[in-house]
Amino acid sequence: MTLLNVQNLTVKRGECPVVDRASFNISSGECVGLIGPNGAGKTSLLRGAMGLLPFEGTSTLADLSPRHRAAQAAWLPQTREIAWPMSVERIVALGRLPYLARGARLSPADQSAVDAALTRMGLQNFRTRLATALSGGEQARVLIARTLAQDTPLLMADEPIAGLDPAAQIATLQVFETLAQEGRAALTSLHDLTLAARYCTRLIMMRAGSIIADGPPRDVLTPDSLADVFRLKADVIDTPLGLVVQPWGVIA
Ligand SMILES: Nc1ncnc2c1ncn2[C@@H]1O[C@H](COP(=O)(O)OP(=O)(O)OP(=O)(O)O)[C@@H](O)[C@H]1O
Repeated sequence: MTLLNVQNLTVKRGECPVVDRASFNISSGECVGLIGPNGAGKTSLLRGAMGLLPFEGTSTLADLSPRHRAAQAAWLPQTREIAWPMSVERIVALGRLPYLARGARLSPADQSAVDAALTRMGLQNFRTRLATALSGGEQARVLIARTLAQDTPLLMADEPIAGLDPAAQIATLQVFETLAQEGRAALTSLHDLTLAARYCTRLIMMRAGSIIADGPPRDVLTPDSLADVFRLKADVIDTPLGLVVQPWGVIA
């Protein structure tokens, strides 16, 4: 089932298009990695597709009312700081807001979505801690848990594993992989190309605002594309666990 259809999406910052006529679909069962160098347009594409930036073209999510959109897709922005001095559990429970009548308390179903999200992100022991008193990586995990508590068919995340330790990076992408296996979908920007290859079923590669490749990791991540797009001298090594991208230099 198609969960997101984007056609000819153009996002301008000032006069300049920073996303130029991007088209793609996201279907249930997919974990899609959005890759590209700094400034390629990944954030602009994700925010445009969510309807959070003005755009030309079409996006099925941006057409929805805010409440319907929040029930269809959860959004994790790149900025991770938590400013509100609330408990971790209450921050994660904010993910249930799209389903609550004004002033209503969490139902047992809401509470189990919160509990499941805390468990998925390994935050059970942080439940009562003040979110503002956590480390940067811990706060990032809390905000990922909030998007999981939203329990949507689609999760869109902007660099969700930035600032996480290696184990938390893998655990987070395993959660996304599991969501896809459960019949949901994830679209996430990533800079770690080996993790992208290992946990994504498909990669969309951007350069200078355009989608220049879209397909299985093995087809998208090649020494040529890494040189052309990322200016990287890199080996792409096939291992029993998947592709490993080993950069060894920068093309001047
Ligand atoms: N508020 C803004 N005003 C003007 N230009 C902007 C603004 N935000 C981003 N840009 C420009 O838009 C282009 C795309 O930025 P975007 O943040 O979408 O890239 P990105 O691929 O997500 O980069 P990164 O990997 O560094 O997060 C860049 O050239 C950037 O300089």
